[in-house]
Amino acid sequence: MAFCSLLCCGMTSNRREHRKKSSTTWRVFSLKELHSATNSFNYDNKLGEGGFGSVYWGQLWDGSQIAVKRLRVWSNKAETEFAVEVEILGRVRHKNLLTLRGYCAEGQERLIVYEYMPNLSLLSHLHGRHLAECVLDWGRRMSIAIGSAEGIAYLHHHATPHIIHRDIKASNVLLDSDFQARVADFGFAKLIPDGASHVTTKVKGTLGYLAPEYAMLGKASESCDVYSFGILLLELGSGKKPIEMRSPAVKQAITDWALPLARERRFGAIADPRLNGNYEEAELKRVVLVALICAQSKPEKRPTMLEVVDLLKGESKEKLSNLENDEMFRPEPTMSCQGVSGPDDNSDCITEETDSRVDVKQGTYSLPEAAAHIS
Ligand SMILES: Nc1ncnc2c1ncn2[C@@H]1O[C@H](COP(=O)(O)OP(=O)(O)OP(=O)(O)O)[C@@H](O)[C@H]1O
Repeated sequence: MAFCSLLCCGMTSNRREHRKKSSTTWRVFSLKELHSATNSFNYDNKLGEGGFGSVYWGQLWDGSQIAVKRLRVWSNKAETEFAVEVEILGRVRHKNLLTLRGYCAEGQERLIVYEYMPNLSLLSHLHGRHLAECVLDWGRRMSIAIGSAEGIAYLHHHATPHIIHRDIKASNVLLDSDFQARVADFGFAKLIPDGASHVTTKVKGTLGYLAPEYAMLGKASESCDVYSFGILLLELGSGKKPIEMRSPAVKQAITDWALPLARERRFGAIADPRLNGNYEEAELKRVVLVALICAQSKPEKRPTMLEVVDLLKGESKEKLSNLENDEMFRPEPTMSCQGVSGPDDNSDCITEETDSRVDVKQGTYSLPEAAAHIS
C-alpha cells in the first residue's frame, strides 16, 4: 500500500472541492512551516513518543496549536503507517475522533499534523505523569467512556467503508480542553471491504488489549475493537492496568480480577480508590458489566459498539436487566481457567505453546509474552 496510491485515491476531485468548502478539512504543510511551528522539533516541544516516532507540540502562524507526529525511521512499515493514518483520518470526521490537520511529505521526512489535545492521553491521567493531579472525577470518566464508544461506533457503523481501529488503548484516547474523548492513532486501522465479516491480517496491537481470536488467528473484525474497548472501560473505572503484576513472576489480567467481584456484585471493590467513593453506583455497575461483556472470549457474544453506547447511556432498563442477568455474571464456584466466559470455555487463555504470529512493535505484543494474559 504505497503512500502515493493511497493519497491519490484519497484526494479525489470531490475531496478537493470539499476542502475548499470546509475550513476544518486537512491540507499539505511544508517542512519549513512545521520547523517554525515546533521550534525545529525542539526537545522542549516533545509531547511523547510512540512506536513510530515522536510527537511535538507546535503553534502555527494563526495561533492555532498542533501536534506533529514525525515518523522516526524510513521504512516500508513507517510508510504504510503514514499512508494509512492520513488516508483514514482524512476520510472521517466525528466529535470523538482526533482531527487530522494535514501532513507533510518532503524528501525523507513524513509528518502528520493533528489538532493539539491539551489534556493529553487517558493513559497519562490513569497511570502516567498526571496521575497525582487526579482530575478524572466520575463525571469525566463517564463522558470519556461514552464519547470514546461513540467514536469507535462511528468507525464501525457509519464510516464508508467501515474501519477497524485495531489498537484501542488508553494512550490512544486523547482528551480535549473539556476532557472530551478523541480516539487517535489510526496507523494500524483496516478498512473493511463491503460485505466482509472480517479480514485476516498480521496481528497488530498492544499487550493486554488484544482479543484472543485476533492474537491467535489474525482474524480482525469490529468485535476485536469491542474486546479492547472492554479492557479500556475496566481500566477507566478501576484505575488498574490491563495486566497487573501479582508477584514478580505472576501477572493477572484485569478481567480475571474484575469478573469474580462482578459476580459477587461487589462493584465498589472495583472502583478506582482515587475516586474516594465519589461515583454514581448505577453508572459504575453499568461500566463494569458492559466492560466484561465486551471483553469476553467468544466474539459472537460481544455486543456491537452501537449497543455499547446505548448500554453505557443506560437508556434501556430492559437491556440493562438482560445484561445483569447474563449467565456470565452468575456466581461460579470453581473455574478451571479464570477466564471471562465460564468454565466450559478457556479460549481466552493464551498459552506459551500458541503460534507466534504476533508482530512485535515497540511496547507491544510478542506472543510468548501473551502468556502473561494468564495468571
Ligand atoms: N494530538 C495530540 N495532542 C496531544 N498529545 C498528543 C497528540 N498525539 C499524540 N500525543 C502524545 O504523544 C504520545 C505519543 O503518541 P503516539 O500516537 O505516537 O504513540 P502511542 O499511542 O503512545 O504509542 P504507540 O505508537 O505504541 O501506539 C501520546 O501518548 C500522547 O501523549
